[in-house]
Amino acid sequence: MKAIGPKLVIATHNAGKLREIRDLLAPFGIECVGAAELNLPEPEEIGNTFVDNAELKAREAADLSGLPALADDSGLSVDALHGNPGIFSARWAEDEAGNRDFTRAMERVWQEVEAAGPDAGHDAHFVCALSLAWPDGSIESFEGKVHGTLVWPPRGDKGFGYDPMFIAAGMDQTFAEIEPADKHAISHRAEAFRKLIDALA
Ligand SMILES: O=P(O)(O)OP(=O)(O)OP(=O)(O)OC[C@H]1O[C@@H](n2cnc3c(O)ncnc32)[C@H](O)[C@@H]1O
Ligand SMILES: [Mg+2]
Repeated sequence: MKAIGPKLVIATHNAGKLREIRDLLAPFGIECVGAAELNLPEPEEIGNTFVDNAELKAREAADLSGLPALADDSGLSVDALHGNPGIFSARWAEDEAGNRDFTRAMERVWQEVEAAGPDAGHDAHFVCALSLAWPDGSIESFEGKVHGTLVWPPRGDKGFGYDPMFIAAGMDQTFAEIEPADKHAISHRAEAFRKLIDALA
């Protein structure tokens, strides 16, 4: 695989993701520039899988910037909801005007889990697809996962998105209660990053 330095576009408009991606890339001495800093548009996520959506976001950012671009498409997949919200995780938080509120999204997830009944359980996993696109048209994708369980009410104010209602397997605090470094040790995003870094080595 080709080198990605010295400058890499991080093709996301999500501040929480951007912070985590900068942390995860910090040891590698790569200069990261966010999509918003470059005034890149937010493409419509018309793919049917996490990888499809990560690839379309990375492709567009690489084409428009002329730089290598890294995109992340991720979400929460709940067993009792047959994998939903999944690729619709951001959309479940949106109102008609397109404003996002994850308190509302978490309430919807919990209501639907309750409606599925006690036998459906509370198992869930986060998925992260990372795609790295180069201006010459080449592209590579990597996926990571972390399994866990949903809790109610939401707890903690670190992290972002659905973190306050998710406890990873083997832990007793939510992703919003633990320190970022502890999330990075086990998260879906960190696993996808390990695969990406291995492929670059
Ligand atoms: O598409 P970009 O611009 O990257 O930003 P986004 O927020 O729209 O991101 P996605 O389309 O990938 O939607 C995924 C949603 O899933 C949620 N999500 C992803 N990773 C998460 C994590 O580590 N912890 C909590 N929630 C997460 C989060 O709320 C995201 O908005
Ligand atoms: Mg998005």
